[in-house]
Amino acid sequence: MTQYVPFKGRTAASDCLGIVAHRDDSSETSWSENVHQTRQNSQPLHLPIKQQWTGDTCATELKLTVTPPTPDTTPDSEQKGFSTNDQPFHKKGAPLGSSLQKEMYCAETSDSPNYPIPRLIITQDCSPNSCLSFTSPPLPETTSVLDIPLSREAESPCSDSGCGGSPVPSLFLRKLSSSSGLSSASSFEESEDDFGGSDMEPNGLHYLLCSPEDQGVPSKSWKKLKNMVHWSPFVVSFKKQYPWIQLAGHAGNFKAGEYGKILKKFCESEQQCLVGLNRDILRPFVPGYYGVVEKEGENYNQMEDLLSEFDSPSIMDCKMGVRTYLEEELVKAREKPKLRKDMYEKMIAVDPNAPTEEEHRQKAILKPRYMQWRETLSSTATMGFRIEGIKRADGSCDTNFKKTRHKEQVINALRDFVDGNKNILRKYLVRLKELRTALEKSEFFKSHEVVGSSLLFVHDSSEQAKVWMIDFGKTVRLPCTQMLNHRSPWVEGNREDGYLWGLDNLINIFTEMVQE
Ligand SMILES: O=P(O)(O)O[C@H]1[C@H](O)[C@@H](OP(=O)(O)O)[C@H](OP(=O)(O)O)[C@@H](OP(=O)(O)O)[C@H]1O
Ligand SMILES: Nc1ncnc2c1ncn2[C@@H]1O[C@H](COP(=O)(O)OP(=O)(O)O)[C@@H](O)[C@H]1O
Repeated sequence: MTQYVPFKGRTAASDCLGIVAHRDDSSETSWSENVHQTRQNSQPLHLPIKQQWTGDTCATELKLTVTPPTPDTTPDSEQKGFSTNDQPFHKKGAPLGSSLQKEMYCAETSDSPNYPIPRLIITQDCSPNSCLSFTSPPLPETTSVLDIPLSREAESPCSDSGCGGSPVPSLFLRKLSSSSGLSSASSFEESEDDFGGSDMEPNGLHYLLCSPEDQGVPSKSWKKLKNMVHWSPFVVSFKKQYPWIQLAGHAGNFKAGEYGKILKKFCESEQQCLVGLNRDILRPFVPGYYGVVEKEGENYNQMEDLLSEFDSPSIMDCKMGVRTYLEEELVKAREKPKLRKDMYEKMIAVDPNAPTEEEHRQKAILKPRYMQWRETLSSTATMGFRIEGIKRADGSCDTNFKKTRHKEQVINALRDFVDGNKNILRKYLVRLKELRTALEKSEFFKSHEVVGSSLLFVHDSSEQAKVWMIDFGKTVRLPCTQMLNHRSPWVEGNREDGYLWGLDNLINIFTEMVQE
């Protein structure tokens, strides 16, 4: 079967409601001012997430009134909640040079409820440990195989979902990690002919495996075939017999590339990041980038498959940072709020009591609200990272970490991931410290807001263990004058992402585990 899962495709029923913002107390205090005041006057804010959305705790917070759209007079683009000014929000996978299309998933309510705009959550209750100094990895040559000009303009995140969201015919096909989304869609659709697509865990967890192993072919077989790629003229016909696993992220986003390479739906800002990172001191810690490839009329960024040097690898995806949405997304959500039914569904699948009364009534929520809820439910808000998914060597896979928040829970998950192997833990620790040293020196890192990016941990039975940075779809270049330290607490406007703070915490946890 060769079929795309439409990526952020629009449903016919997604016509939008016009939404007008007003203050519920006529105060002149803006949302961000309010947050800054809160920050100045007190310690980091740790309000229960639900409380922050009910409006009970903040007299000056903004409210939205949802009103029906003016029929037929609004230009289509506006009805869809975007204009040409929405440039920063690129659709993931949009063909090169295509006009932007902003899609959303809007609530179809016709009444006019008040809808609270999110107050910002400020968390970060412990300070990072001091950094250990390690020898930095060998500096890459600044030359690159690539010849793609780097824009000096602010980069555009690939997510269009900050405000518009991402409707799909099936809500459950999009996100591999969706707790309710047991997707059988392979993200390597094209390759299904070669090695089938997906698997589903009996415990409700799911993953995608694109290898003969997953169809009952013993692992030795693919290993043999893999070797043949190097040594035999027959290899070409077998090159797709290559195991590849997408542990998290959006379904339909990846395809098999050439041997040792994968294709990810084209996103211009991600491309710029990959190019920039491949010229930076961070080069050893990111996938190699091999330019844009066109397949069946779609453009893809071709990058190194980080699994290629491993045998039956164990894999873990850890999303870094204290914040998983861009500041731009908040601005958008304020200016053109879009109610997301899919996110409401995902929320109640995890906790039916999480939505406010208003949200239950609307059966929809705003994206920042959902993202903040996910952050506080997991260890993102309290530790600056969260586990998204783990695939073990035996093929079992777990993406059920939405409520993994406390240190002990994280440690248990990590212990299970490395199967108690301290050699592997030690290697990960060394690599994480090397990464931190490189990050602290990196020109790229200090000049970018890095949101939604993950660390991909990979090891195998030979005790080879490595970590790479992946997913730069929401990594945004800062204005020339601005720099981040990635450890300061975030307040809206400072664009801090807590990436290094999260890495510090991760390193501390690995250190503790090694010393156990
Ligand atoms: O993990 P769950 O709870 O399913 O929530 C997902 C993740 O946060 C995605 O981030 P990532 O891609 O880093 O995994 C995010 O994509 P964005 O990166 O586009 O923000 C999705 O937003 P939408 O794409 O708007 O649904 C959101 O629904
Ligand atoms: N270069 C890579 N090599 C191997 N696996 C990768 C690579 N990039 C991504 N993956 C796999 O795909 C998953 C999703 O990747 P990501 O870039 O986060 O996608 P999305 O932008 O859809 O969130 C990761 O968790 C990992 O399992």
